[in-house]
Amino acid sequence: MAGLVQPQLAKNRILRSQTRQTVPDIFSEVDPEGFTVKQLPDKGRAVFTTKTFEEGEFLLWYRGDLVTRDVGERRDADCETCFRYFFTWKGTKWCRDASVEPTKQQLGRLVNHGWRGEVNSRMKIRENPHNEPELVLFSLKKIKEGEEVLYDYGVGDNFVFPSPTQLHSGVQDEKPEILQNSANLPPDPEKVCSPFYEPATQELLEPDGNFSQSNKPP
Ligand SMILES: C[S@@+](CC[C@H](N)C(=O)[O-])C[C@H]1O[C@@H](n2cnc3c(N)ncnc32)[C@H](O)[C@@H]1O
Repeated sequence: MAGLVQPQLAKNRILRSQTRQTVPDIFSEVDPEGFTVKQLPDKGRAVFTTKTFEEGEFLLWYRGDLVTRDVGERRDADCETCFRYFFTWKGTKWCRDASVEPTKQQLGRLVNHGWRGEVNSRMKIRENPHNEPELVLFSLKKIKEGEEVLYDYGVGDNFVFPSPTQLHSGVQDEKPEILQNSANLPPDPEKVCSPFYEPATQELLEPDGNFSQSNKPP
């Protein structure tokens, strides 16, 4: 009937228009406002919201060097960190390597894994103006002020993360800046932690704002 829109279609339309409007330029140097970092006993650093985000809103970029998967794996073999994000895009395997502690606040790399029922965000792939893939985090539902931002790393229900005392932040920059939150001290660079696992499925955010499913990794 004219004028009636199926609820799911309407929801998708809202999500598309929101993501089109709200993803700022990936090359802007700073993270958007609305987040802070806290140190948790069981997870190490964690990203919390300082304002409410609606469903489908852009949250953060996962910034890092773009390298091929082979290079990422070689780097992990040399010095394993938990900041290498492996993914498949247009049939090629890539890695965003965020191992170097940034001098500016870049919170996408600090978002922790959410277990079933906790997940409130999702990492998507978006092509930047240089035709490279960017990892962009979106809210999956309304996230109230003060909640931890969490997405599914794709590690499975039985995965056990190493304790935070084993966290390794990766290669340190020459002048690492202590981020604003006093609890946000960088982890001990001498320690190691698990690699970053590739989620089983990945959604691509096309330039027109539509989502499509990427190739699943073998
Ligand atoms: C990309 S880092 C996230 C930021 C990290 N918490 C930090 O302090 O730098 C991924 C690492 O955080 C820890 N982590 C993430 N999610 C976790 C969870 N749900 N429970 C326990 N540890 C978690 C694990 O050590 C994992 O290897």
